[in-house]
Amino acid sequence: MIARVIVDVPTRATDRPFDYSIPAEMEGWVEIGSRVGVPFGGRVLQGFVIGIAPFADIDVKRLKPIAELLDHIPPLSPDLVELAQWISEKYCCPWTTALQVMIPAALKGKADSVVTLSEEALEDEAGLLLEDAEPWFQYIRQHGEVRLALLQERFPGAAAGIKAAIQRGTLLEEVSIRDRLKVRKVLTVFPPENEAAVLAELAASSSRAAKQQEAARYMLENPEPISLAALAQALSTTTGTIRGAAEKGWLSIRETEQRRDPYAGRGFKRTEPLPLTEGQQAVYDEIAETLDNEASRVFLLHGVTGSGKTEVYLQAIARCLEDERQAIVLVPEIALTPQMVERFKGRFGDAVAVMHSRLSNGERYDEWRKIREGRAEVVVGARSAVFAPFKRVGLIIIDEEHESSYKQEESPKYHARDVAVQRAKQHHAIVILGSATPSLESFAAASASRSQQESQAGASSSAKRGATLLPMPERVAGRPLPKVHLIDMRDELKGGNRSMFSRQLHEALLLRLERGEQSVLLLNRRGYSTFVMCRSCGYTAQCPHCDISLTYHQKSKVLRCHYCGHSEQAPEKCPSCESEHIRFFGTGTQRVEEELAKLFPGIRVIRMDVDTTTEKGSHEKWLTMFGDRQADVLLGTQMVAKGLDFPYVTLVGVIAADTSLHLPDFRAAEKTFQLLTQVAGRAGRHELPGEVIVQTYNPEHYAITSAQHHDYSAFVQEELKHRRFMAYPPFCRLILVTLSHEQLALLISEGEKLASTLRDLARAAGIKSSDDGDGSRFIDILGPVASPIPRMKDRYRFQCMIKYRGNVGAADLLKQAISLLSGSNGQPPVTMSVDVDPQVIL
Ligand SMILES: Nc1ncnc2c1ncn2[C@@H]1O[C@H](COP(=O)(O)OP(=O)(O)OP(=O)(O)O)[C@@H](O)[C@H]1O
Ligand SMILES: [Zn+2]
Ligand SMILES: [Zn+2]
Repeated sequence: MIARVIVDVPTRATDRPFDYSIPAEMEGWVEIGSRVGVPFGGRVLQGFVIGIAPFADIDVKRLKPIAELLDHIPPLSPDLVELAQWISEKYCCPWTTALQVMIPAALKGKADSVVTLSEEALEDEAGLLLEDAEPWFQYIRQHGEVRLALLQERFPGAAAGIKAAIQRGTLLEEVSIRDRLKVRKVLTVFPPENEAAVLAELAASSSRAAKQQEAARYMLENPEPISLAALAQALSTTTGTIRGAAEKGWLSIRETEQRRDPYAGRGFKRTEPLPLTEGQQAVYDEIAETLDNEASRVFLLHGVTGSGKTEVYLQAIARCLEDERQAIVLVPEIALTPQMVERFKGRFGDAVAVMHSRLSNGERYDEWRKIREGRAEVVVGARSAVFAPFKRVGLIIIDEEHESSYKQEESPKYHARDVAVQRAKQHHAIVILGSATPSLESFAAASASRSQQESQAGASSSAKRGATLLPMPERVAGRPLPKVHLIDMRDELKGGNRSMFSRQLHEALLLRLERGEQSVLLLNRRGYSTFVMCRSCGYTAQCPHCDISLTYHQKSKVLRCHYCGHSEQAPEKCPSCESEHIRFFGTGTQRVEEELAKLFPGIRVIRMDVDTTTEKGSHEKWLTMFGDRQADVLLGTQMVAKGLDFPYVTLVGVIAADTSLHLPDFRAAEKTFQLLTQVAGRAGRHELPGEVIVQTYNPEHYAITSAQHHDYSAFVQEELKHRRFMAYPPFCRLILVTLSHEQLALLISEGEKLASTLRDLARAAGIKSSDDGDGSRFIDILGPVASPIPRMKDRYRFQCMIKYRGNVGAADLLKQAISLLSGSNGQPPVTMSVDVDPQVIL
């Protein structure tokens, strides 16, 4: 047998499987998903086995054997290997990069596994187990704990049997990873094996060694194993004393693996399913029915803020678990607060694994193993949890599906939403995309599938491709959405108020202080200081060709468009009203905090922004403090806008709604609408009614007025018009190619070559080069133009944008073009980085 191996060299030239022979002693151990060390170009490199085949593609004599097996139980399953291939094709990244992102960082070195008998096997004295006839099993019985590497050596041909025993749970696998990270071992005290003998001995022994006797008695009375350190502390003695007792045989001390549980010792109050509201019930029923049918389907759960989406998730998960299938819950990194975790741990207890970036490598590794070994059935995590190594996925939930943090910004630049849909297909699982403000892409997909359903009744196969819309338009218990007031800051300026607080917001804050209620203040800091705006009339500089804001370059005093490269001199006076109050815009949270202290002496403010939340656990600390009403105001950037559910928050203030509106990004209006709607949704979620004050220079902009009226569909209608007119997603798709090099001249000429090669290839394939607005397929190559960040780490950067619609094979064309530009080493002369469906264009 031979193994097809993807070696861990992330270049285009090596991005294909290489064949290796499987040495006899590894036969049966090497599987799809195994990590191996293989000779490659004179070195031994790490790689993943992605296929096993009877024959090699190359001459058998040239075939080299696998040098090393890095873990005995493969870290990846065949379905994940397949998913990695899909990612590498869809996102134009090397296969190895996609494979590597699926395993925890801790698992990079060689793993050493030890197996022991499970409790059940230990108790089986009659020898009734399936495995009892096996010599290797007897060997483990004799030795208690055996390294898998040793079993492999001693019992050739036993691989399948041993793996099956691990699967069944007769054997327990414990892994330690050499070099990188040690599984934490602790010395644990156990009661003596022969209790009666020890009791007799203790009774006969003199009063000498009283402390040792006390330890022995303690273990006889409390036979639960306890760590050596903890026992010493409990008995106020030294570990030496207890070791002494062990030497006498009065108790025993063994090394055991300690699993890191970041939430250990924190009692999560158990919650019971709530009786669902009518709206929740309708949605739940449809989900439950599809779950029972084991059909793969995508639902878009469009529920307003406070409509009780989480309860629907929880009950859908419960249904999924009943069927012995597992559930993955993705939440934005920023929302992975204890509040969120608590809701899931509260309902499902220890069956919940948690994965987010603030865990240490060791903690993350332990959570991953908890999933792989079937000790967890639900994972709540940030985007990479979509790769959780569950065996039977039944349900994948993506909460706040519109969040851009589901897109990974470094390679592999995957979008967790699209990966989730693909993974669900593999498992016949369902996907629930939940949001109060769905992304236009998801909403358009759901509407398209609905109109398809309506127009061709019975054509279920085409309907399945889109998403099914599940609306929840009302808050639970008939609570109203908060009233939103818009304050025109131009009027404030005219009225002589130069402060960052309007008179209305000032008064509203004062009222909350008097009443002892709480306020959330949002400073929209995206796009801080990058665009030019007139403070008198609200004018902003736009690109004449692209319908997006121009970016201000302070050094050169030039305004530039990042899509088409258009540039112009920054104006001194407002071109619209001639005012001189034209300037680039932005305020920092620190300044707001100072201002608050000045205006409201004694006010207690918690500031949450990148500066105050870098420390581990700081997020949590601030939110707990706020929840305990130790502060009057929670002031922050985007991170205060999401997912929070505090009963005493009755006021939400938005200091400047516009900063994100004029970013040079076609999603600027969408992002602004989402942010305002989300933050407004923090107010009045419980008994006390809420109020929202939004300060803006653009009170008539549809993103702001729609948010004011909680009117998602008004926003979508208007926004879709713009997107259609400018041919932006969801009416087309984008691929962004960023080229970089130290030499500017080379970069420009390669950029032009790339663009012209792409155009030639498209023409040869007979694809139209421009959109004629009829919805037919086209591919348009924009650029090259300088990137928004034109130089980074002494490298110049240029970019090409590929706009396309329909099945044009854009990723393939791009791959072809890049390989045509590549030299004999398989690489193009300048670095090319590809971002498919880019979220951040800045
Ligand atoms: N069936 C129910 N009966 C009573 N209370 C409920 C019910 N369902 C949810 N709630 C409560 O309603 C509040 C809002 O629910 P939840 O936080 O799930 O809303 P959401 O839709 O996720 O909102 P957001 O999008 O703003 O996060 C919570 O306090 C929740 O406990
Ligand atoms: Zn003006
Ligand atoms: Zn432009």
